[in-house]
Amino acid sequence: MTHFDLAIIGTGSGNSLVTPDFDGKRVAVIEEGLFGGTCLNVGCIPTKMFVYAADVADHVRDSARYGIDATLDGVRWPDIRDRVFGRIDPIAEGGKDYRVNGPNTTAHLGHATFTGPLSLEVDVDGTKQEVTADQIVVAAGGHANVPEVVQASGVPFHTSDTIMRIDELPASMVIVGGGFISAEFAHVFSALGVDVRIVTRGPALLRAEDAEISQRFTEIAQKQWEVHLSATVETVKGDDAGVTLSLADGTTVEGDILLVATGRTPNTQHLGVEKAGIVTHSDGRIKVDEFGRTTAAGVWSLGDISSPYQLKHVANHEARTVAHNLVHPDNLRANDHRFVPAAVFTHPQVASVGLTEQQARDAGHDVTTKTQAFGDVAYGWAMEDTTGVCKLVADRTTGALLGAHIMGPQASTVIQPAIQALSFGLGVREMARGQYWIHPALAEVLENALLGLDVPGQD
Ligand SMILES: Cc1cc2nc3c(=O)[nH]c(=O)nc-3n(C[C@H](O)[C@H](O)[C@H](O)COP(=O)(O)OP(=O)(O)OC[C@H]3O[C@@H](n4cnc5c(N)ncnc54)[C@H](O)[C@@H]3O)c2cc1C
Ligand SMILES: NC(=O)c1ccc[n+]([C@@H]2O[C@H](COP(=O)([O-])OP(=O)(O)OC[C@H]3O[C@@H](n4cnc5c(N)ncnc54)[C@H](O)[C@@H]3O)[C@@H](O)[C@H]2O)c1
Repeated sequence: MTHFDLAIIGTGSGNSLVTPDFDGKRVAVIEEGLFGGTCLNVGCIPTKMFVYAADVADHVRDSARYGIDATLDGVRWPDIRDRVFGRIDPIAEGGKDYRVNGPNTTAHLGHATFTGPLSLEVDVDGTKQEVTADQIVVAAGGHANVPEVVQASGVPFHTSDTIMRIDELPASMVIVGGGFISAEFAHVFSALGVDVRIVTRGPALLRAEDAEISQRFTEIAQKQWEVHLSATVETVKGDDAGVTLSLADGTTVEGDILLVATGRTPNTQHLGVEKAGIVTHSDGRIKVDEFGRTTAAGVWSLGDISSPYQLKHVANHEARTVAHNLVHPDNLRANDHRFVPAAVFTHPQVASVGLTEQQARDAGHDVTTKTQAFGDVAYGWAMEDTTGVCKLVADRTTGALLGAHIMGPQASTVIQPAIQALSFGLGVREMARGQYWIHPALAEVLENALLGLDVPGQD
């Protein structure tokens, strides 16, 4: 039995909890998989490196619109893949080495299970290591859901964990799911020349977005990819040479490989949470209060395993909160989940923050909206953009900005002033008139949308 001041399960955002406050103290870092967690190894970072390559391929294809004649001569998948992992894998290895050999941490490279309050057993290649600690942080993330119909079929399939490391590009790919991961990989693989077929059970793609954005995105997606909406997969057949999905409406969808992107589930299933007195929500997430405390004394949780948001910037925020609270028990900080933004790095990009129009109506606001086209502003003309829009939702009576929903080039960056305005309580008028907007930058689409809102003081 080894006792620690702090034990951390999971090295994603959990890895950042080893702050200078723990210098000279004993910290156990427990990791069963890739060191550095999802974002670094199989999530945000590699996907966006692939997205960048995909964007470059699209730019080459589109260049004639600007009077530049260029042809896409080829796509070297192994080089694209190896650029990504040649960069990432050494970072993960270095991070592991630092925890194994660095100061004041002991790395336990295996699966942790609670055996009781503040006590764990870590299975390292069949050897059981007992770990107890004054405080434990559960930052064990989540994993990809795989629908029963796929699992039971025995047909080979990929998830986001494996698809980025395939040996060669297939001619075609079936993606089950219509959310973030589906939209991002559909863009990546189609831009690199793969024929993409999406099968999703919802009536539109990106359904968590404002309905107008989801609808507009779905229409664009249907021009880029084969999209099967409101689909129920009844059977999955195939082997390494190809897959065939039969849908309830009689349609069959074929492809060389299958990618499953149907949501992610918190990793509480094999964690023994009940033995530690840790209560979970019905969806498997660990229950935490605003300070990150679980229902078990001395046990904290953060990130995908407990958060209502499966996003890296939220996991990082919660890690900063917990890092502070671990060493300041009399001065606890609360997580701030008021205005959590998100972006989908697909084609075109989609970004959002705050209330959708429907949520604002449901909350009883006197709702006014403005949808401004990227093509209405000078930089949008420069780009020859025809589909980008910036939709703002505001309260007509108070002039408060309630939400921003952007689809178009660099939406993930263009939205940032709206995130700032919501976070710091800037109203529409203050935001539009109280600062300069650089001309003729793309952000003018946000400025013009603000100016177009029907709120007090716009004249
Ligand atoms: C394909 C993909 C793309 C994404 N892109 C973005 C993006 O662009 N932007 C964004 O904000 N978010 C993105 N996300 C979400 C983001 O990656 C996650 O929200 C974030 O990484 C969660 O961090 P975490 O620290 O909570 O968990 P993780 O990073 O998942 O870390 C948990 C760690 O715990 C380990 N573990 C689990 N159980 C145990 C156990 N019992 N014992 C020992 N170790 C255990 C796991 O091996 C893992 O390494 C993406 C996710 C995916 C899958
Ligand atoms: N850019 C980013 O920030 C980013 C990128 C990737 C992932 N993520 C995070 O990871 C999470 C998981 O991503 P995701 O795309 O797997 O989940 P998601 O919740 O975004 O989408 C899941 C999709 O699968 C569909 N679906 C579910 N079960 C199905 C079934 N049996 N048959 C057909 N369709 C089915 C749903 O209707 C939905 O369209 C996201 O919610 C997000 O929080 C973030």
